[in-house]
Amino acid sequence: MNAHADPLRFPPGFVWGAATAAYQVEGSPLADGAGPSIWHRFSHTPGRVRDGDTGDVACDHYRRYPEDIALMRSLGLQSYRFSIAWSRVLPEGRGRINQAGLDHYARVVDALLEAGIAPNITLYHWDLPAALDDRGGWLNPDIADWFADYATLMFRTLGDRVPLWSTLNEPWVVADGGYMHGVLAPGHRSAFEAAIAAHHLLLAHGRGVQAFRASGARGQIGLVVNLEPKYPASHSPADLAATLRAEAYMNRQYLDPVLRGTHAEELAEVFGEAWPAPRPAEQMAVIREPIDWLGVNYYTRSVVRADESAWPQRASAVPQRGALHTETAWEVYPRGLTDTLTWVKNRYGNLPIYITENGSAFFDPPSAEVDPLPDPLRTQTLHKHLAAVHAAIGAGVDVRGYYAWSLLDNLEWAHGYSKRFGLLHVDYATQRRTRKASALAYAAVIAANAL
Ligand SMILES: N#[N+]C[C@@H]1[C@@H](O)[C@H](O)[C@@H](O)[C@@H]2O[C@H]12
Repeated sequence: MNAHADPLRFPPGFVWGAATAAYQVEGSPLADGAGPSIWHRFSHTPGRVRDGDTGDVACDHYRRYPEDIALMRSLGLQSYRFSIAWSRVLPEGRGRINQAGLDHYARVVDALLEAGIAPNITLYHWDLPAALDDRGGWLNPDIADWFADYATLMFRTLGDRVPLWSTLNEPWVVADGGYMHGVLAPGHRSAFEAAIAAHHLLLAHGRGVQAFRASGARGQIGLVVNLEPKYPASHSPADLAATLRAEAYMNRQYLDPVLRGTHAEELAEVFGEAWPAPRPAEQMAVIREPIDWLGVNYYTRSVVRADESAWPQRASAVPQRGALHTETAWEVYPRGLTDTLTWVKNRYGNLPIYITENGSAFFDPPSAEVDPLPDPLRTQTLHKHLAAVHAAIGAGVDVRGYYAWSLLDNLEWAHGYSKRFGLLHVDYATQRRTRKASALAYAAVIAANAL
């Protein structure tokens, strides 16, 4: 538990939750009039997802959400972060509304509220309607309008009773994985497309915030970004410059436009000829539409060295041998969470922050023979990162809450079901949920609001 003599107490009203995403947990991707998403297409394309895994069943959360909400309640969760599958409510992404899809998410929200659990809705968690991809997807400048229309529909449907909303989840991963390196849907590999997609993601975010303000919806809206602190491998000029490029590419590429109205100057060097001329001032103003809170997803850090062969930022991570690593080969480095949170405060001001994802994948067996299922490394890693959050709060960072990734073992994108992040074990053969020891450890922290 906590090696400290006195408990590490969190502020009154600190929000404790867990997070998932539609395509990773729901299953039933085409049920009740839903249209296909790019991840339905991608996972059904041979070779794209490990072991040929798809989201066709996943955790069957589309149907089992009442059971899962009961489990959330048993753990004392106060909030649940989940995403809307855009193509459930707009099967073609625009135009025709699928009322059955809207009704599904209204039932989920109402069941959460009935259980005393605050919904935290992510509008876009990577599963773009396939019909919009057919029109160019994030490469089509019209997508900002399509997203704003979708957002407006959701705000009109649920805006009276959902307290927390975010526009996008990890836009950096969408552009880097989906358009720069092609390892995530839609699987493109082009620096030119990645730069275009990045700008349109930012525009869509800004238009989504404007739609929220115009809708009169209650609650607060934010943006969720993945942040990975970059530490230079040495103080050589080459490593220091590489570290700045890596930090600009991952950590400042989205936060600088949204929170400062500017682009990190290193991006022109990273993208080279693919980096467009300065964007129109009116578009930068849309992107900078003020947000109410920032979601930070934190998993690891990287120690950076110059590497001319590493495309596009010409920087690569130096393996930290001897350190504990997760099944996703991420170094467990809790100090990086404290450093990241204080970096955000110092660079952008003390905007309210929620840790919208933090967790770790360690080996768990396919079926759980005991309840709770022992998972000492995940439990230890959870405690250390909560202590890191506490340290950031002690340093004056306005952290409002923490969402464990993830509530359930789930489809880890191109990794398939091979990586287990859940507080709750899922036996995919039976769909049986089993609490892991980390779930009970988390429940104890929530009950005490202390570590
Ligand atoms: N990998 N990994 C775990 C986790 C992923 O499952 C989430 O969908 C993303 O938001 C983010 O990448 C983090």
